[in-house]
Amino acid sequence: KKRGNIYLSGAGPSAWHEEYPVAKGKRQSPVDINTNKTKFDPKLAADPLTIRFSDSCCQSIVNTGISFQVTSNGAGCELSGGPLDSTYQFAQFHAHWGAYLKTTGSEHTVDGVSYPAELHLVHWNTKYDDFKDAVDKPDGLAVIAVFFKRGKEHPGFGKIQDLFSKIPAKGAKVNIDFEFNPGLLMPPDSENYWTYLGSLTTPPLYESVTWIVMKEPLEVSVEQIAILRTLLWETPNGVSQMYNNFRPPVPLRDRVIRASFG
Ligand SMILES: COc1ccc([C@H]2OC(=S)NC2=O)c(OC)c1
Ligand SMILES: [Zn+2]
Repeated sequence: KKRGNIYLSGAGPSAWHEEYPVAKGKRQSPVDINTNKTKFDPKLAADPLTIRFSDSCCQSIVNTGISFQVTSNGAGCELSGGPLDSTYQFAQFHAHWGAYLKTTGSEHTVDGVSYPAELHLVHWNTKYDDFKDAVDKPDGLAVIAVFFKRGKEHPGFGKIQDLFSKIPAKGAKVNIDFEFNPGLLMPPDSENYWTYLGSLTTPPLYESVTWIVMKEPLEVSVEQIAILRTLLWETPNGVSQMYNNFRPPVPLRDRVIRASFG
């Protein structure tokens, strides 16, 4: 059945549990990161997170109907160490963002504070055959979250945004015929992060994600935040600008968020 826009149809995220009971599960995402309750874990620094990206790993960009998605064959792009007991391969990155000049937009919050957008760099555990096999396993995915904050322009991200006009509607896809290293989208300091066990933040909400949330945001210009909304999506009132494609934080339940830094 035509489900339409999962954020704008019916009551939105607060109604997802009706079709996806796991929405009220024990390890859902996103969450608020209360920095008074995070726990420094020296083991995370002892086995440093190793983030490897390459210039040749991004093949195409598609409008998924709820975000843009840069898709990768993962060549030379692997994640290991830190909280991970296995090697994870890069699959795609996308983002979630808010409305014009609003501060909301990110999915995770820090001490109750939102950022205007949040980037997700998605990796799957290579102990499984492929992303589809990994996506619903408890240790199946590792997602690096990078907060965007308004500041100086980020020319690298601008190269990806230049493609938005070519993918105006859901399902539209174009090849990326230039080298783009997703490492450009990591904040200057990617040593300091929080990690916890969580889930996909949209249906099917699988509880399969080891989250790695970078403490330091990435600066992009106010115009670049605005350009995110030039992507289009279907709404109950017809096609319009894509924004507020984020799930608000859900209860942490019986979890502790670990910090890689003291
Ligand atoms: C089937 O594959 C999916 C489905 C949903 C998500 C959502 O969960 C997070 S996290 N961001 C999202 O948009 C996904 O992301 C890795 C992958
Ligand atoms: Zn996401």
